[in-house]
Amino acid sequence: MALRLVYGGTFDPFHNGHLAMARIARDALDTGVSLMPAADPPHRAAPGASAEHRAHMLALGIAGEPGLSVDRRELDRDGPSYSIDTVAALRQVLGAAHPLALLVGADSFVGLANWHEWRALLESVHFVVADRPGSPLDAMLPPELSAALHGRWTASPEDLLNAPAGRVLRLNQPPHPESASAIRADIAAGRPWQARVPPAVARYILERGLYGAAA
Ligand SMILES: Nc1ncnc2c1ncn2[C@@H]1O[C@H](COP(=O)(O)OP(=O)(O)OP(=O)(O)O)[C@@H](O)[C@H]1O
Ligand SMILES: O=C(O)c1ccc[n+]([C@@H]2O[C@H](COP(=O)([O-])O)[C@@H](O)[C@H]2O)c1
Repeated sequence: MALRLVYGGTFDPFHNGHLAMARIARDALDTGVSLMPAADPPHRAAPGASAEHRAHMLALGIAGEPGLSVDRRELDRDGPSYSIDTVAALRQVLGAAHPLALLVGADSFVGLANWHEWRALLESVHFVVADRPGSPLDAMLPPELSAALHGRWTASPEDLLNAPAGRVLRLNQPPHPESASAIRADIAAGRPWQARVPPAVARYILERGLYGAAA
């Protein structure tokens, strides 16, 4: 059974760091990646662009990329986009035995102990954790999370296929400095930003005047 890999995010906007990470995960794990925009992120301020704008930018940003697709599951559901609910919905379709993983950046993962029902989540899904500049995993894992991860770490993609859930794989990747909040701030302040997003995303932001962009 192939690994099902889901990459959730606010994607406000979708940037080159997101794209690079999805490509690296696809190639390292030899599987497709479903990118899933969060409708109502449970843990942060309301996004700067609507869910439909964010989903549209995501679709433009991955157009023509082999193995990458958009999953609208969280947009089509009311209420907060808790990952535990998303995984439960995916399990309804895939079944309990199918290997299923969430792709996250290191900065998200170090905060996992604040996620809704996080201990149940660790049992329900694998995690693939990508390096991110400024978030050294070894230094930033809180003790409670570190203890819960004992015995789960693996460097072998094979291990993600040999169980439906419960393992954590570290995805080494070159540093990608892009951050959506920095891009939003630069757009609003009139500083350069376009080189940090795929060209079709830059055009969309300019056409729609998102984040205060002047056409
Ligand atoms: N440059 C990057 N390198 C590694 N992981 C990243 C990078 N950018 C985003 N991610 C990861 O992708 C997921 C979705 O990120 P998100 O949409 O919140 O973008 P962001 O750049 O982190 O946004 P913001 O700056 O607003 O927090 C998260 O798991 C995050 O850790
Ligand atoms: O379920 C939760 O409590 C939860 C808390 C924080 C983040 N998440 C998910 O983690 C993914 C990355 O979030 P973000 O804010 O970095 O874009 C996205 O799919 C969120 O829905 C989920």
